[in-house]
Amino acid sequence: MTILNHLTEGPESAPPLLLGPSLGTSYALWDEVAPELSIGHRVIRWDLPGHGGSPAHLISAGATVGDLADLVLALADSLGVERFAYAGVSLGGAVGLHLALHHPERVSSLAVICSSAHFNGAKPWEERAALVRAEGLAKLADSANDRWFTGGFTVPGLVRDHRDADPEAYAACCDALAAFDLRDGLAGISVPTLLIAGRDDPATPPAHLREIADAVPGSTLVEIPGASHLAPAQCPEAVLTALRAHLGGGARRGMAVRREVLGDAHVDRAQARQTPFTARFQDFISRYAWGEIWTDETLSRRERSMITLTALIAHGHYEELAMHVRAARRNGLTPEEIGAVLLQTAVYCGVPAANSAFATAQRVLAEEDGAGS
Ligand SMILES: O=C(O)CCC(=O)CC(=O)O
Repeated sequence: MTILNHLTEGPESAPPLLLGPSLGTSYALWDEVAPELSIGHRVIRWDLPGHGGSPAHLISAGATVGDLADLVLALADSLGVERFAYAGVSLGGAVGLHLALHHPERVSSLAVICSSAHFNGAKPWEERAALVRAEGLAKLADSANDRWFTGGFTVPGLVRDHRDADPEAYAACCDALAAFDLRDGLAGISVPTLLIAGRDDPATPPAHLREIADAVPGSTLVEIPGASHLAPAQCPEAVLTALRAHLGGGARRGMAVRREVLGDAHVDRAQARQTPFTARFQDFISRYAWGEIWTDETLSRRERSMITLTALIAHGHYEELAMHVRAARRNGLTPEEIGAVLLQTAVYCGVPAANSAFATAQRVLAEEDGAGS
């Protein structure tokens, strides 16, 4: 089966993030945003059928947003991606809403940008589809700047993509917009959801995003001043800031990993000791050390423990070492393996450092042994 044209960026082991485009554009819509997001994600941005590099035959007249969602799932399957974060603009956002409602097991989080749960009924899209089927896209592309951007802003490449899209595929996407109305399903969306509205978006004004925010439990709404319909192209920094905060979920995810590695008792004690003076530092640790580094699956937790033990010994942090000997046991290192790591530090960190480390580790392992017996 032919799949959607796409571009993959970022480490293969990072959490996958799929980015969907709007009608008439291509994955170049994400040019100013995707490279930044790919620092912490395996970003996969895709083209609509007949747009950018995707074959037009993937869609036909009378298509639905569900059909496009199936193509996105087929793309994810082809890349071995089971579960992914999703962000989409306009029609791409509608695809995200459909996925979150009908395939929640595949979607870890959703960001809906300059989009809607309905696109003002069927009529305008039926008319546009008929126009494009009759006359092609050149005339419509001439007005793209007014529909997509504010104040003389443009992205020539996106306007070119609009002009070059396949008219039949573009019209079929209009058919999908005409038939789309997910308002009744919004309350059933349970994945963490972010809505981003362009304050000056004539196609899907902020009221459309507000309607989704009011209905999707626990969702967040961000409104971007100065943005029209293609906010990621016109206001990439604002979109990035909102997406980073949404996707990071760093503190929450970090706290979960911190508990798995250090144990509930330790984390509860640290939390109880937290004061307004230390709160920002604790948050930093949870988000950065645990939410970004320890969650990165490039290295296993066993490997991360070995590295951490070595670094702590090298710097003489013996209190932290005790904590990380316990963590190393929780991450699956045997006492013999911990001993082998410490022995190696005698070579690279010095015998006195390893001497102190052996004393600390011996005490901790004996305590653990006592607690276990
Ligand atoms: O190009 C436009 O006029 C906006 C079309 C729209 O609202 C659907 C989309 O951008 O995907």
